[in-house]
Amino acid sequence: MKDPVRIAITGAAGQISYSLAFRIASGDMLGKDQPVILQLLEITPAMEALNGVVMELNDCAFPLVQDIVATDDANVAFKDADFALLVGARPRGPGMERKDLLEANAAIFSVQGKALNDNASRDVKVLVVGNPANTNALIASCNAPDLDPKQFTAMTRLDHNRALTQLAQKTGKHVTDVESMIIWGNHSATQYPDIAHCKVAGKPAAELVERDWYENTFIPDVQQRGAAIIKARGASSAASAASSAIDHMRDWALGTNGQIVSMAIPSDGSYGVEPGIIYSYPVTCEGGKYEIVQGLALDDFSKQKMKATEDELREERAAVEHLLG
Ligand SMILES: NC(=O)C1=CN([C@@H]2O[C@H](COP(=O)(O)OP(=O)(O)OC[C@H]3O[C@@H](n4cnc5c(N)ncnc54)[C@H](O)[C@@H]3O)[C@@H](O)[C@H]2O)C=CC1
Ligand SMILES: O=C([O-])CC(=O)C(=O)O
Repeated sequence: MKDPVRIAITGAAGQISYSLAFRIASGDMLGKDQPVILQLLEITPAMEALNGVVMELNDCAFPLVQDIVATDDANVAFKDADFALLVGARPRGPGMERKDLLEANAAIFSVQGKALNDNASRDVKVLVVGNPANTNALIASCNAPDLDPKQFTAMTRLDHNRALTQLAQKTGKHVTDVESMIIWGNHSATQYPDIAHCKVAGKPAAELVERDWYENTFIPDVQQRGAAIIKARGASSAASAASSAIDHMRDWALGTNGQIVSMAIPSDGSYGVEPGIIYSYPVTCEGGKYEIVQGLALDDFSKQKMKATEDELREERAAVEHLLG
């Protein structure tokens, strides 16, 4: 039997966590042989609702769950955490862009960055889901000077997975036939879903679909999928966001076997992107580490799209300069 790992989830009484916590508890993230201790954080007014979630987790009698901690104190929630999924933040409503949440949510991530710095395992892997996810991850990282910035990531895996399905459906193939999808940049309407390096059942994707569909349907549909879900459901994506968070953490921890996935990570200047901002790149993962895929050829269309989303991230960073520690 492996030693249990500690997994902190914030916003644990919210809608994403209502799927996320149960799937992690059942072994979907780290495997059916990995015991877990769940450390659940909520704000004080939501503690009663969180208690209900804990009751339900207990009622599932999950074999892998060794303990459940429910708290409104970030220092307790992050104590010795090996993984931290920062979900707790206000979601957007109809007509809002994710960066409209910057002011409402940014303060949460400076406090939680400090609490991670002071309490988490020195090897903690942090995934920020709460929007605007990239800049929130930057705020958390800047407030955690004793942790390596590379330990702070943000989620663009949902965009990546959305893009896989759109392309698979268009080409009449299955998602597992699609390789080397890339989401560049911000988890926002400026993100650049890039199929230039993508293959579908071994054939270059760009040769299988019309350029007009790619530029005028695929890209905007992936960029706007979150808004489409809000319009349809009256609430933002929850189960799909939880599923992608699990994909992100599982791949980071257990590896991708050479497959390319998209993760928003601190830029090291690769592809000319401003160092330090949390930018989504194509990566492969092995041995608990991710590495940016280097040497991809970029045409002018790609360069221009990558620059637009980088510019937005620089603007978001400037807007929260006072929270960057
Ligand atoms: N990166 C991505 O791909 C996606 C990100 N999101 C974002 O995830 C976030 C959460 O979404 P939902 O679960 O639908 O929202 P929700 O409103 O259902 O749940 C959020 C929970 O966070 C809690 N919370 C607020 N401040 C907190 C704090 N300081 N510490 C701990 N908990 C706190 C709230 O009490 C609430 O229970 C939103 O910002 C949403 O926009 C949603 C979908 C995809
Ligand atoms: O769109 C939103 O606000 C929620 C989200 O990030 C997504 O579904 O991609």
